[in-house]
Amino acid sequence: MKTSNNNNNSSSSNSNKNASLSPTLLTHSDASITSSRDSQDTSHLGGGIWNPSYMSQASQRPPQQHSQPQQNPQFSFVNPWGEEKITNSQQNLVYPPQYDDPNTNESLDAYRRRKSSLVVPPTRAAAPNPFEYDSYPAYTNSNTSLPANANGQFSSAYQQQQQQQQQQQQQAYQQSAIHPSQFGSRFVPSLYDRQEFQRRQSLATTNYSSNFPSINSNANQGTSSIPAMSPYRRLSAYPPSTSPPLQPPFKQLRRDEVQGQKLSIPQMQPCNSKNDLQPVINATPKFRRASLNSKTISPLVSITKSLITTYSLCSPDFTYQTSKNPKRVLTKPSEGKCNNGYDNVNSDYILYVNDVLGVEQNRKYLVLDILGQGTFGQVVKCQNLLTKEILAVKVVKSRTEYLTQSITEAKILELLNKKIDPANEHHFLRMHDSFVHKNHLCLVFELLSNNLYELLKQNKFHGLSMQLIRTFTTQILDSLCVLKESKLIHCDLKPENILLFAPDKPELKIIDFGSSCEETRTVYTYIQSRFYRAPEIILGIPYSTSIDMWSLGCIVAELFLGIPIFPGASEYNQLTRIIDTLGYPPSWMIDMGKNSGKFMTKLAPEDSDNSPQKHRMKTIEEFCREYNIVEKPSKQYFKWKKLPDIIRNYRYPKSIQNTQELIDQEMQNRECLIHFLGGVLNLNPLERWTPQQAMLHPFITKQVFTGEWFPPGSSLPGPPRKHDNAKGQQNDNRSTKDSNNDANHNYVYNYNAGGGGADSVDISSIGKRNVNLSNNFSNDFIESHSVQEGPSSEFNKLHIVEE
Ligand SMILES: Nc1ncnc2c1ncn2[C@@H]1O[C@H](COP(=O)(O)OP(=O)(O)OP(=O)(O)O)[C@@H](O)[C@H]1O
Repeated sequence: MKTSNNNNNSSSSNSNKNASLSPTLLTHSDASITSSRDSQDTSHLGGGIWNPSYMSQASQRPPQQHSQPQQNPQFSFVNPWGEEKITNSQQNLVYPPQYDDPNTNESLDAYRRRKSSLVVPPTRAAAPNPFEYDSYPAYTNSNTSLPANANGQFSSAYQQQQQQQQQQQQQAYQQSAIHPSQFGSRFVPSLYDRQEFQRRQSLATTNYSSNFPSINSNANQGTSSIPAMSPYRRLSAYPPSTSPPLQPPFKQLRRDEVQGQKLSIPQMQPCNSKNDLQPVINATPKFRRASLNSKTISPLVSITKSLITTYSLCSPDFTYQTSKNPKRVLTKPSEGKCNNGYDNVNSDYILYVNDVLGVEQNRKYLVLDILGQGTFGQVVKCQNLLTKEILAVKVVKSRTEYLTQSITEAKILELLNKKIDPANEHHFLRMHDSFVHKNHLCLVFELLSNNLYELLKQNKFHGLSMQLIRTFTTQILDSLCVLKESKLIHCDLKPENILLFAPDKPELKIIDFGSSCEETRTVYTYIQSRFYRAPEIILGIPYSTSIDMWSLGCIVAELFLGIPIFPGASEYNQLTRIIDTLGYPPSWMIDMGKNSGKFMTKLAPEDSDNSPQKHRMKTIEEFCREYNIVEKPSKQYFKWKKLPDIIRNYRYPKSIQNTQELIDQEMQNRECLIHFLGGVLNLNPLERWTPQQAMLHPFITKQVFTGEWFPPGSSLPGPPRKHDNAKGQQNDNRSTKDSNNDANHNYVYNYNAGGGGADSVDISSIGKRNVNLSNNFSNDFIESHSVQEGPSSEFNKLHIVEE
């Protein structure tokens, strides 16, 4: 369906979909797509998985802050497993803020990775068993009695012990490079080597705000009281303990001592010989996290797949129901304005994640995410609640004009899927179901991957490799052959409407038949997205399936160049660009076009005498003055103006830049592509190649290209026959000379011309189609056009949407 500026919409909403085609196939700058994809993935993980909310404050900290230890930490790592069990008696701790080893230049990323319990470094200690946590005596010395009494006050023995600890701490500091402040107020000298320290730090720690008075200070004052509640949610599943608060390093030590056995912690070993590669299988550590059925599970699983179980283990109060998840709104704007508040101001249904579309038992679709947004509605990723199949559902706007047109789309897809291509061989989107939900027609499609615009975007708008362009073009031509045989016109072919079937396969599907029509019912005159709009549509003459071939030419050029070849900012600008690149359309088209007078003016007789042209484009000043509008000057995207020059001078892929042989091969391919585009981007729709003809071109068949090629059934270059101008001559009072001029225009194609006048590079004559066929076609045009002209007012409105 038609869009104006939906690139952003569709692309952004689809940014989570990855195209992972083979880099060698993909691109002129092969590496870029991979790297951009990687970087995208990384950021995605960083935001969604690797940086969960309980780490977010830490992640916001600017890198330089890591280089200095902090006494009053602003950033907290709230451990969801309750390893640092938060009991009332523990909450006054000023925990060590963050570990920073001043002797290393560790990057922020590396720091976060190491701190994250998701990435398990080889030297990481086994996680503590939370079940055993409270059953042990409370301090590093197993003989130590409970330091706090029932009122939460600390015994004098405990205070003495603390003072001793502080003295030991001072001594250790004198022997160590690391300042004890990094560990908090207490520490044990034996723990004070760097490796040990690092290992311990792999245990998640909980930092508390300095607003909470430290238990130390309370102890020193001898006025310890029950600490205030933690600002964090209590995650521990275990009964509150009267144990004294312990810092993580002590905790580990305590466990080791209490167990009476040292934990065997895998260490990095130098690998000097083959024998060193023998795997050492360590016994499953005792303190592995458990699942609900008491099996041990890895830390990774416990915080990913089994997160809900993990939370449940941590807190018996924890409950989780999908239905209670906050619903993320997918539609913008999201204020309910129409349809009893179900729709926004644009008549789009306001969609939320976890909404269910449809009511019938086997037709309920759970909304998962948005895939794209277009003129006609929104496309969302859904799951069929019964079959569990993941699909794409197009939720059409509730306005009548969109509904009517979408019914046409559904009918055409049904025809294609059931009658024309039942075996699913010709790259048409498959439609599974359709139903109405809250006054919105919902069309259920197979779920596809990225569209070609997104693929180019991922490739940083560099062109794709010749091989991939050929693969894609062949598939699109195959679809167009079938459409032509069925006398159907797609009417909105563009990269956004060509989707990869899967992210890792160069297989395409054509979507969006919402503007499609039968060739005998070309009711609407204002169709196709502007960049891909055929000249006959711009000029306003009858059209046929050949408008899809024009769009195909524009798409193929874009796949090569990475950006649209005719990125017109307005219809006037669009036509200007086409003419600058390919030359003028034949006079009969201009004479016949309803809109020609808007953009063109007749040449004065004295000028036209020496020129093959009878018309010229109005200058931008003339156009603006006449229509009282402001047209910006055409922005030049390519250094060269003519199509062959643009293609020939496009930069080489990096991979071939230093190899002459590969450059020669590339140039041969480019000449072949130029010739192919010449036949497809013929301004004259009657001479433009059909998909069947284009399929036989050496660019597609990979036959050796000799510099000349004519499709079977076409006439060889030569003087035009009179009926070449077809029905255009009905209204054409041109002299024989005019015809000859047209003839020159059409037939003089100087293949090797490198940027002379418009005529010398006019490629409109390459491989002329069978003339009789063209003639009949033209008759068909005129008849259907004259009968069916006069679009409904509804669709007039619809068309205004685009420009
Ligand atoms: N089956 C599908 N699988 C995955 N994504 C899809 C599917 N169908 C559509 N999309 C995405 O949704 C976007 C819009 O779809 P579509 O073109 O059908 O809507 P539209 O309203 O007709 O758009 P337009 O404005 O182009 O007419 C597409 O560009 C594509 O990115």
